[in-house]
Amino acid sequence: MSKNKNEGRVSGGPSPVRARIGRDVSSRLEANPDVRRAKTDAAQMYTCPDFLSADECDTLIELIDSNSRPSTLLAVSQDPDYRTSHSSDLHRWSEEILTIDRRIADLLGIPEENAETLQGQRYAVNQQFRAHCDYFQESSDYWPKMKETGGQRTWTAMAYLNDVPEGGATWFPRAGIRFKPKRGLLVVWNNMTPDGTPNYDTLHEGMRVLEGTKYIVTKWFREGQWIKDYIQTYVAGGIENAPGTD
Ligand SMILES: O=C(O)CCC(=O)C(=O)O
Ligand SMILES: [Fe+2]
Repeated sequence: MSKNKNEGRVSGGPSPVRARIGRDVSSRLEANPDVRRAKTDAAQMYTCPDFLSADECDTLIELIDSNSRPSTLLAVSQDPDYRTSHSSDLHRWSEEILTIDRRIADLLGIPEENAETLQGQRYAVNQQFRAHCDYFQESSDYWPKMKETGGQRTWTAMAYLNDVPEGGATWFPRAGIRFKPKRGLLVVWNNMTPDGTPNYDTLHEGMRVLEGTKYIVTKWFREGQWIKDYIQTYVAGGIENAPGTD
């Protein structure tokens, strides 16, 4: 019998729920004239140029600059150079973020409650995010907690907020595809194979920035509800908060 190419790389098998999400989202994206399928058969991967306006990109850059901390990893890495960027958990209930969050969720057709809070990232020269997969390892110590908070990460949506003079591409070495940062461009991919198994071919890397600063926002969608008790609190000027989201 041939060896599974993912052996040792992926914990988690086929799943009808994740397979259905993959089918629903990809058919919705394929019906959208603004969306293009990326040229790879290794994963379901799409792009949407100019998804964010220049003004939206500027607003997000300002928010990231005003509120960031060194990026972290779920699993411990021996390599201090693994993820050297700064991250920013953007305030989900602010009007600017809510509008963008909803647009991304609507593009994919996944309930907004399944998505984690939009995360901003900034990379200075020499900073990078080494090769990783966005799905969770189901044999890991952190999995029981993730399972309770919406389960596996299915789709990723990532937008570039600026053009980067040199470096900083997002590289998928196994899928053989590389995206150069372009202001407003949204890249979307399914971290699962069509039968719902975590797809090791989605391995990707935020390559080292060689010149300038790179800003992105990323949104990870879970298979189930990430937000529990979705109760919006309306206050003067907008929605202030909902319990259980941090
Ligand atoms: O910086 C990039 O291009 C990739 C970021 C990434 O992989 C992530 O946020 O999960
Ligand atoms: Fe990633």
